[in-house]
Amino acid sequence: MINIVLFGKPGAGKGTQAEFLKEKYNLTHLSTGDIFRFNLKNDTELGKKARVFMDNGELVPCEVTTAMLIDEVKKHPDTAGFLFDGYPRTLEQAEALDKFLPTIGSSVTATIALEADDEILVARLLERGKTSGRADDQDEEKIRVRYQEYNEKTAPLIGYYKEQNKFHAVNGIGTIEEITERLTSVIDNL
Ligand SMILES: Nc1ncnc2c1ncn2[C@@H]1O[C@H](COP(=O)(O)OP(=O)(O)O)[C@@H](O)[C@H]1O
Repeated sequence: MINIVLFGKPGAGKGTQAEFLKEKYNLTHLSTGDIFRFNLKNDTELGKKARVFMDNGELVPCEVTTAMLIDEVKKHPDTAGFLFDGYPRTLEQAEALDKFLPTIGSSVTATIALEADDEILVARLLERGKTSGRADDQDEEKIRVRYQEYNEKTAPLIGYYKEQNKFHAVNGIGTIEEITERLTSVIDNL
């Protein structure tokens, strides 16, 4: 089983690249953002728990997110592997994942970060907000909160995975194809 964690700031292109990578490597794509948005739209219990946090650009509490992620993983017992997109986003979540995966005989294979300057990313998000209907992309203040959350809570994961020799970074600026190429060359050399 190969488990890839796609890592990057909001707007870095994780979702776009995940679409290509899941096909190429036959992986199950789990985007916590997409799963939360589905639950919000359908007004489920989970959606109700997540809404306030998401609307403010804040992270949803760890226990809610982790329970949801584990449920999703368990729905795919026969998969060739997972492409985690948006999880883990805190040290607590990374530790939870490292505790859970061995219970299904697996582990994180590698973490790949898509890197880009904040200025470019904020512009991308505002552009996406014009068409995506995502409230959190239409408001600079909420985007700012998401970057703060990233810097405070998610950035420390870089050190966590570096210590395990599982951290790789690719330049996230270029055409979609160029970036897919960079990611596949990392995965093919794992
Ligand atoms: N692993 C997570 N832990 C906590 N909250 C999360 C997680 N993944 C997604 N969320 C919630 O869903 C929102 C949107 O997620 P996502 O689409 O991945 O965001 P972005 O485009 O900002 O990277 C986040 O701002 C957060 O509220």
